[in-house]
Parts: sequence; C-alpha cells; structure tokens
Amino acid sequence: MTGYNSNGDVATSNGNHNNSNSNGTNGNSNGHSKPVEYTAQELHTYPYEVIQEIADFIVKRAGIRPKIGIICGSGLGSLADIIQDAKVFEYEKIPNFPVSTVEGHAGKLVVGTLEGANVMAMQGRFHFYEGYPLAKCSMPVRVMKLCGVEYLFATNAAGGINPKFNVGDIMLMHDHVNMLGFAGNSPLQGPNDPRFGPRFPALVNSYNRDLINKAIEIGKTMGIESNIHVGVYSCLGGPTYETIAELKALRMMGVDAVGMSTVHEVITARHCDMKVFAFSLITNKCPIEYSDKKDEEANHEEVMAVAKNRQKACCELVSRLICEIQKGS
Ligand SMILES: O=P(O)(O)O[C@H]1O[C@H](CO)[C@@H](O)[C@H]1O
Ligand code: HPA
Repeated sequence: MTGYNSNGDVATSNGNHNNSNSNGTNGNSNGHSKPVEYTAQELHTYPYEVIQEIADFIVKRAGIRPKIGIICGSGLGSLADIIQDAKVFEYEKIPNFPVSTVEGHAGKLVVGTLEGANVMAMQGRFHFYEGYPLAKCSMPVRVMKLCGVEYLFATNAAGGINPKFNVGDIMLMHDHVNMLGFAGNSPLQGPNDPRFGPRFPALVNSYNRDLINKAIEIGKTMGIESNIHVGVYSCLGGPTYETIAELKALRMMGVDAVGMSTVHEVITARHCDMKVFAFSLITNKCPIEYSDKKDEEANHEEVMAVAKNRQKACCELVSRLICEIQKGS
C-alpha cells in the first residue's frame, strides 16, 4: 500500500521513497524515513489528513484549484472528455484512492477548464456493491472539497419509475429517498470530523433550486424541454436490478427514478456545504406490472448504450450550466 512518511512525502509499499518519479509520486530518495501505513480501518473512514494529502497531490500536479466537481455516471464519461487543458490522473496512481471496477467507469480523474471554470471530473465513481463502504464511495467528494470545489455536479444512469418518463429523458434531481439510509447505512457513519461539517446535517433543500431552474431554462433553449423532468431519485444497494414488488413500493414512496449511486455523494457534499446539482439520465423504463416480456429486464449494456446516445445532450446541459455559474461569479 502507498503511504506517507512524517514529512508528508509519498512512499511506496516497499519503503523506497520516490522523488518525482514515473508514477507521479513525490518524496525522498534516501530510503531512511519509514512510510506511514494506514490501517484498513483508517482507510474505511478516511481521516481528514488522508483526504488532505490526496487533495494536495492533485492540486500540486494539476496546478489549479477546481471550483466545480463533476461525477460522471455510467456511460457518461464523455462529460470529462470536453474538459480543456486536461491533466488526467489514473485512480491507481493517486495515493490511497480506490480503483473503479465497473464497466463504463474508466477510473480517471480529469482536471482542467470548462467554459472558463476550473473543474475536476471523476470518470468513474465508486458504488456500494463493489464492496466499498459508503464513506469510501463518497470520499472523493471530500477530496474535491479540499481541492477547493464549491459545486458538485453528480450525474447517473437510472431506471425510470415514473410512467411519464421515457428512455433518454433527463430527470433533474430535486430530492432523494435514501434506501441505504433506511437500512442504517450512511457515508457519515462513525466519528464526525467537524472540519468537514456538523454531526447532524439537515438535508432539506439539498438540491440547489437556482441551478435546477437554470437547467430547466437551458433545456428549453436546447429544445428538449419535453425530455426534461424534475423528480425524486432513490439509491438501492445493487448490484441486482429491482423486483417488480420493490419498484411498486418505490413508486408508492414517490420515487421517480432508481439507481445505485449518487445519494451518498450528495449527503457527503451537503455535509461539507457544497452546492449540489444532480441529474439522472433515464436509460430504461422500469416495469411496475408483472409480465413475461424479456425486453423489460434492465441490463448494463443497454444502460451504457443509451448513455452513449445521449452524451451530447448531457454534455451541452452541463457546459451551459457551468457557463451560467461563471456569468454569476
Ligand atoms: O449510477 P451510475 O454510476 O450512473 O450507474 C448505474 O448503472 C449501473 C447499473 O446499470 C449501476 O451502477 C447504476 O447505479
Ligand atoms: N435500476 C437500478 N439502477 C439502474 C437502473 C435501474 O433500472 N438503470 C440504470 N441504473
């Protein structure tokens, strides 16, 4: 495991310290100072110091402090491809960063500019079903915060439960139902570090109303107003897609779209007082009646194919919203 010595230098697991070496890490070459090994428990909850070290690693090499953080959903990695003057960090080369294991999540952090704003984008997020605890899944949001990010743009691919939604539509999230939270699981579980935020954060108005309204207006000028909705997202643990009974229950609870991500990222972002904008690309319609139709079964290939098809519209929405933020700053 990569660790740090008492000078804050990066060291590799064999104890040899690298000095601006090929894997992008930095440190002494004398080999005398002992690397700090973080325990599995420490990396379970990611202490402030580890997050700070990761943020410093990125900012130092990117040479800029990003203001907007983007998390690309399944098949939506192209949101990061439109970033200019990009510096790309493979997750494997960032000390103490988890690795992406899901198809459609490249595992790269891209830092650069978009519409004149400094941005950082995750091409690949971490999901609970990959075996990561929620604190680890959303740890990059805290890294973003300590890099200087003020706005989180979280995107996802999701199944449409609201019968009015069609495949390819975009649902601007204005609220969520935290099913993992119902089951007693939270990214904020464990000791609270007040340097990030309060022990008991409120989550009403988590989704920035002003940004939602701006996105609706942008949708109109793009001529896609009939494909844009505002609704409630729910995150389940996955990796199974939902049963009909579960989908019926979610619909009764007022859920419009379902996925396996985003909610823990939003919770983490709101805890450290970031402004949040999030949307779901509806990649499949969820059945809420029993039938034998095979084509009603969700599958990840279809999810990614739809996302690829709609990436242009998603990129335009994100770019133009960032442009609006820039106008106001
Ligand atoms: O939420 P994102 O990462 O977009 O991915 C969605 O797509 C995958 C299922 O096809 C799940 O990981 C679900 O959460
Ligand atoms: N359910 C859960 N997650 C998803 C879906 C779905 O139908 N589509 C894309 N991600």
